[in-house]
Amino acid sequence: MLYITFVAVTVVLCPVAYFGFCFIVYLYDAKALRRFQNLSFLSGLSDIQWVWESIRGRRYKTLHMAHQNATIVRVAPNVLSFNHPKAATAIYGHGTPTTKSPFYDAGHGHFKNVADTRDKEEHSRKRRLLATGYALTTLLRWEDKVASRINALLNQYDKFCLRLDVARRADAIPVDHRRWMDIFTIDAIHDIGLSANLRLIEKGDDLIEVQNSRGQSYQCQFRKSLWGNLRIHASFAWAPRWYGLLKRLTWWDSRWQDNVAFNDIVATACKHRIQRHLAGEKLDDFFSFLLGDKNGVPNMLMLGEMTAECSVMLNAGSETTGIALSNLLYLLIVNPNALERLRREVDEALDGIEDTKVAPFARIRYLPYLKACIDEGLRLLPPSATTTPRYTPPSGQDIMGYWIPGNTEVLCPTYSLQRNPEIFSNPDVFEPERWLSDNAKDLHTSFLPFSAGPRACIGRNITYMEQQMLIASLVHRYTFELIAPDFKPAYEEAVTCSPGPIPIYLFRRDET
Ligand code: HEM
Repeated sequence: MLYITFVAVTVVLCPVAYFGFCFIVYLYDAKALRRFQNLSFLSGLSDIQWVWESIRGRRYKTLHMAHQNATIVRVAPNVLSFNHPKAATAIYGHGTPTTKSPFYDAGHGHFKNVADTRDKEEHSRKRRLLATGYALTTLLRWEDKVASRINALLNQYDKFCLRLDVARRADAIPVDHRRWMDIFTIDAIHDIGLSANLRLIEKGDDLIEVQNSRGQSYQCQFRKSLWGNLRIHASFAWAPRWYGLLKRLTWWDSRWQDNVAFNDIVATACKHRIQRHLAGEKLDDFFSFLLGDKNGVPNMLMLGEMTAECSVMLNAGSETTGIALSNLLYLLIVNPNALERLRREVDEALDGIEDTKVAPFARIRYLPYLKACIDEGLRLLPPSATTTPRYTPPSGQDIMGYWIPGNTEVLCPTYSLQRNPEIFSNPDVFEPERWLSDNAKDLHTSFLPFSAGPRACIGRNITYMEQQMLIASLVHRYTFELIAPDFKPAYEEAVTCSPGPIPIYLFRRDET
């Protein structure tokens, strides 16, 4: 009885004591953050609301609604969100005094990768090391790798094609474009990054053989492992101090198993690549730049650091582009005028080539409307909708004329900024033409799909090449239909904001 009473009192008293303490801190308001609008009544008191929005996977939506009434929103006791281009420059721009926030510390082992490290010097060292590998001139050497994966994808898509003149629908099989875009990018980044030919596209599946830390082999699905890992991680990383405890309390959640599986995928891929190197194979891929510089001088990185860099490459290099490619084709299908204009531009560029199945990069690289469509897709549905938090320097920082004290977490929500009506006319409409207009240059200050400044995406050349080549090849070869005219993908946010299945019907243009 005594034991039950003790447990009951503790269960009641702990939350009361916690919120009582939070309320005192809120009233004391040492950082003067009470002047900003709250996301909800809880936001000034505790991280709970923000973590809850992350668990629900709709952080960007809730925040977007809050920003309809306020430019600055306090989303948690120590977190401010700014929906303004001036804030974007102050928070992310070159010369910013901000650093990455403790969000990036959550759940890490000994080695951090270029994306997660918060230390400016360590980041500069890593960025210098990786710069040549990610440079466009290097990437051009790997065009064949991308082309080979596009060719394999088109072979698969051909099998799904329907004939316009045949009665259909009841037994017609749609293609889940979303799933195939992930499989395409997973295959492509393994080849670009590690010279690994997984041939997942040919198999039509993302099942991979991996080894656990005890050397036992097992099979796991890349997409499920990565997504489960990202989903559970992003839910709790907004409360980094509580991350370890929350992980222990949710030990039963199978997504922690996905986290282990994704780490095994990366470690296995990295180990295979090193074995091939030790066997004397000369491979031309991103990993070769981790092993040594362009003159062949070894970098002498530890295995842990190389594995960490492979982890971000396989993660950021597949998920983000898979999302962008899925979103863009969906947006083109529901905007037939834009699709027609794009198709005319691509057809013209490919005119006169013998084999037009895979669009050669040199032919489509500078097509203005193709680039405008890609940018408009990234504006309207940015793969990274909110997750780029920064920390103000200990001495504090001026953001948009407000003095923000030191060690405050600050961010610009990409989704809201890129739909800010003061900057983008018809913000919710897909209008690639805006990127070809006279004021396009001004719009770029509020275009942050890759973030900005020293911590901006290092992989943007890769994603543009993949998107340009694949979208050009798709619109040139096929016409498309959604399974229902009013179909809309469902979105769920982890670190990225990912659409669910996008089932479409395909038709070969040369057969219609
Ligand atoms: C549409 C595609 C992509 C989008 C929207 C995107 C977006 C972003 C964003 C927003 C950041 C900043 C993250 C932060 O501040 O925490 C970032 C960083 C990064 N991205 Fe991407 N990315 C894309 C494709 C890629 C690809 C293809 C790769 C590599 C193969 C890649 C590798 C990286 C790396 C390594 C960083 C960390 C850079 C640093 O901190 O110096 N990304 N990306």
